[in-house]
Amino acid sequence: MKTILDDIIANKISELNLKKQVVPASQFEKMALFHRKTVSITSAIRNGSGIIAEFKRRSPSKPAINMNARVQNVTLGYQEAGASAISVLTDNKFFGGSLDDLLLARASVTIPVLRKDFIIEEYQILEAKANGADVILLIAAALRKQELKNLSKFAQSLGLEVLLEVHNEEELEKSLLPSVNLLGVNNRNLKTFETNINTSKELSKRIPNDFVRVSESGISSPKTITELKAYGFEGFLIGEQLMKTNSPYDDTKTFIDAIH
Ligand SMILES: O=C(O)c1ccccc1NCC(=O)[C@H](O)[C@H](O)COP(=O)(O)O
Repeated sequence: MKTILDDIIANKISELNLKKQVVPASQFEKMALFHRKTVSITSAIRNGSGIIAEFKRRSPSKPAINMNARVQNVTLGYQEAGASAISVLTDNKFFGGSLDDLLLARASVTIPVLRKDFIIEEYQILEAKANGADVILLIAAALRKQELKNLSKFAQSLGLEVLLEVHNEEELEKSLLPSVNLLGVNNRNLKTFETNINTSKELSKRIPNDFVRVSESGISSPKTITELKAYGFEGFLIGEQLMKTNSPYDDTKTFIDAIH
């Protein structure tokens, strides 16, 4: 059965084919941000709240979360409220994001910024660096082991850290690579869109201690974070819960202040 991920990747392949004709990869090295020294998300998570607060207008599972939000206000609010890092969705068709969102987030905050997209080629990693990212996401369900190896090594060679996302044991098996910094467990089943925090709890036993453990999706209360910490999770990627409000600073601060 075809999943939403299959549709997203098929669209990404055609987008990239067009894009590469307009902006050749050689252009990225000429951009000022390409030469910026990146900030470590691993250190930021370990020395802070662990919250990776996501800028997300809409998604395949929620067609409208916050369509009028301004990247600058939201990301600065997240930083001031105590987030360790920011995640910015740059996919346009399925999430309403863009590279401009990434650039605006970069200009608004000093904490690490994750480019959240569906990366299948080195071109997108160069593009992420040139637009201010400190860390990229790779998705095990979308890539073969050799691709995960090559892309993660390439990202690290540019000074970027790598968050590799898995959803089950089989995906985790192929993801335990030395060129990966953070292992993310996505609690969202991309076939049904259901989220279940037990996915993180169950997979945690199989994640070696060398990786920073990140739990992603469906986190809606500080209590869940306390539970996940008992399973060794240090990073918590939260989108909808923080985006659905009109006051990202106040609500994120209340949320972060309530984590013990
Ligand atoms: O969010 C979706 O509907 C979605 C669908 C298909 C692929 C990826 C999707 N989400 C990307 C994410 O990883 C989440 O935005 C992120 O983990 C935050 O999740 P949440 O806190 O549940 O908004």
